[in-house]
Amino acid sequence: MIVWEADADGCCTYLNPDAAQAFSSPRELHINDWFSHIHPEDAPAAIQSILEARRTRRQYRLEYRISCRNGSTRWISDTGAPRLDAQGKLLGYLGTLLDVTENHEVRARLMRSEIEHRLLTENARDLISYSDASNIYVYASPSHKDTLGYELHELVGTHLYDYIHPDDVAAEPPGPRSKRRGLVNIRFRHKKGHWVWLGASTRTVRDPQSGAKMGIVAIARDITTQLEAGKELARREERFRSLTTLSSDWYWETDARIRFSFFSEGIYQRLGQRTTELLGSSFEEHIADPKAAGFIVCAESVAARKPFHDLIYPVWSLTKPGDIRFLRISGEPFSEDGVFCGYRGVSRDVTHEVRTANALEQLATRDTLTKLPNRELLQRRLRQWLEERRPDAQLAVFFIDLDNFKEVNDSLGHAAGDALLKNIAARLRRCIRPSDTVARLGGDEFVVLAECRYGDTSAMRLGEKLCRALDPPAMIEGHEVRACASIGISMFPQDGETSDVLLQNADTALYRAKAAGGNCFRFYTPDMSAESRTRMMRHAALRHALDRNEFVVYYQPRVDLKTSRLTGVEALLRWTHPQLGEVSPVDFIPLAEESGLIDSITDWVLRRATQQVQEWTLRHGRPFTVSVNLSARQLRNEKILASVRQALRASGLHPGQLELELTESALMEDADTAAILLKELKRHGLRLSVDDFGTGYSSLAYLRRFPLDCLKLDRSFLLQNHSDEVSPWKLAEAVINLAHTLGLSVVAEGVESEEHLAFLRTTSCDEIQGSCISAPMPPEDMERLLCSTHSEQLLA
Ligand SMILES: Nc1nc2c(ncn2[C@@H]2O[C@@H]3COP(=O)(O)O[C@H]4[C@@H](O)[C@H](n5cnc6c(=O)[nH]c(N)nc65)O[C@@H]4COP(=O)(O)O[C@H]3[C@H]2O)c(=O)[nH]1
Repeated sequence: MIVWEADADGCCTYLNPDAAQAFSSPRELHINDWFSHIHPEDAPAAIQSILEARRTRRQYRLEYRISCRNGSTRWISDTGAPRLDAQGKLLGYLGTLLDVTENHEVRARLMRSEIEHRLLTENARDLISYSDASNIYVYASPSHKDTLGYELHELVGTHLYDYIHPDDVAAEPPGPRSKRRGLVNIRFRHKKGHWVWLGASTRTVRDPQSGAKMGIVAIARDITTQLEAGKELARREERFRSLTTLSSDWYWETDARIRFSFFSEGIYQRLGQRTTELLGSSFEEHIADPKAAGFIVCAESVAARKPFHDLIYPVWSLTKPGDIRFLRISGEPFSEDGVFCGYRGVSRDVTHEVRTANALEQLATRDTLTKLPNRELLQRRLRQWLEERRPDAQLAVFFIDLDNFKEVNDSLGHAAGDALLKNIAARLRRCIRPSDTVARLGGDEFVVLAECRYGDTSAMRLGEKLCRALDPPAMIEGHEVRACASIGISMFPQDGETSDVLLQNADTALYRAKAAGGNCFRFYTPDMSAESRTRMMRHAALRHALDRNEFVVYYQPRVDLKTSRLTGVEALLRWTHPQLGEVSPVDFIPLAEESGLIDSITDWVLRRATQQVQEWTLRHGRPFTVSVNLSARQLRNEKILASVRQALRASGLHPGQLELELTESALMEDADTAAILLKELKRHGLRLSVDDFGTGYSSLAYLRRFPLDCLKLDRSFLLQNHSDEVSPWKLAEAVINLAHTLGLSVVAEGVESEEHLAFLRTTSCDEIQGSCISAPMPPEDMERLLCSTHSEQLLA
């Protein structure tokens, strides 16, 4: 501290020794020199105050800054008191200068701190309060208004406990000597009356000397939403727990490496697998079929960090080794703060549902006998192939039909037929690749779909392979059965681009293969379509012809060449369809044979013809024969025996009046079976004739093994030009003679002209039939002929 004295003019007259360092000599100092040291910012006010005090002879006490020689600034407390003489005249001033720089800085810091605290408490969202030792509010931050509705003045002076829920008062933490910060959740009454949950942190302020409680500082925060959220979370967890306990699903989570990190309890109940055994494992470790669509989609979704839903996932059972269980799984990725954490989802054991669905699917899409895909599945696969095909892919559709399945079925019975079909299915399966399809459409129809890398060439190879595979006979119930097949082939893309067209065209080609004699394959060609359309329409129409009475039996007389008398009639079927008109038997009989309708048609012709001829016999008293044509396939089973017996019984016609005409080729096709059947028919007293003789390659001698009565010489003998080098007429004559030596009577067919007649008269031919007598005629015309006297002498 510097003590100074100055005279009335302001010149320094005394300085204490401490001031010696600051000022060289007091006498040199004048008050104006001192003024020059005052900081420019403080100088005007300080100088004015000092001069004013001197003028009015008053004391003064000022604080201001001075600039030191070393450039620093110091705060000075300057006090001055006037010295007056007895008359009150100013003698001078006595004063002190004190360096108060440090005090000043402390004060400034304090002020700053106070401002900061005020700013903090007044702007904080937290509730800051101070209550005294008796819990009376002394201070409450403005945030109390927003959160609790109270103004500061409403709280100050009131008791803290007036606002706290009675049940929570006990929670108010600090004990008498506690210095700890207490954290409590309490309910505080809002000004409007409702309770607000506060999370409060309190601190008891104590007298540093006595330790007596001085008050409580509290910082609190509205935690109502937080508590509600916490409760909601607990409720949700409880709900989730009951859900996973009660439902058939279980919940799972994986870590970021897609390894299971959590399972809800349900998995143990549903799968009998301890979750601990599964923790840390990955999806792949459990998959039972890596080709399963569910697994592939799951793996792709996980790789792309995408969700997946309701995938059927086959897994190995941990409890039953080798057993496969099916799970339905859904999952989605989850992340925290934008960082992928793993997948979570639900699963359910759907083994039972999947197995039931598979069984139903099997039933709906598989042929029960051969277990091959049925028509439905075949079409689905074909459509799928067409949708998913590569741009340059080629496909062959093989339509396969067994050539003699019906005979096997008819002669050996259904069980044998079924065994044969199974045998065929197995052979076809062996011919194809796993990616190809072999299906059974029903009956003896099979279809093979095969991708053909080299188009027709590959298809031809497979066609040959299929024929070769089906050719060897199968042993069915001790019988050697040969079930060769006809195959029609259509190719994608050239023969059609839809499944229906490809199948239809393969079917069309199949008929060509059949027409070519079977046991072969044919590729579809566009010209087949028109032909097949007509055939298909006729097929359908033929099926209804019997029910709709569209058939009529015509009769063509046979006449004894020597006596000119009627010896018999040939029954010839006529079909008139309302739209198609008259259809020739040459066209519809092969259709009837193919479709198997021939048996019922022949049955009808036999009944109608025997009844008609019996009627005529009884009415006109002149018995004559009626000959009915049989198809080749009718010689391969015994159905015809029953039909014949039935017709004779129903009509009452004498068996000797019924003749069955069999073509030469039919007899040769399966000669052994035919011989047995013909012997049986002969045993019933029927007449048997061989029709169209001369068109086949059989020798007369060969025919001796059949019990035949009559030989019908094919009309081509007469219709060909007899001026040729080897005249057919000459041949006919030789045949007639030979037939006679074998004990067969001879009927010449197609006798059209007088010339034919004249020639035949030169031979020993027995009977004639042809337009020179009469074309085949309806029963009414035949009736008229029988009634006329002319019938006695049919040849001029
Ligand atoms: N050019 C010429 N032809 C003559 C003459 N006289 C008769 N015809 C015809 O020659 C065919 C004789 O019958 P098919 O050889 O048994 O040949 C028959 C027979 O194989 C078959 N057919 C007819 N009806 C039946 C039937 O009910 N069952 C079976 N399985 N086949 C039948 O259809 C074939 C054709 O029968 P249709 O058209 O009625 O033809 C008949 C008949 O109309 C003639 O002087 N000149």
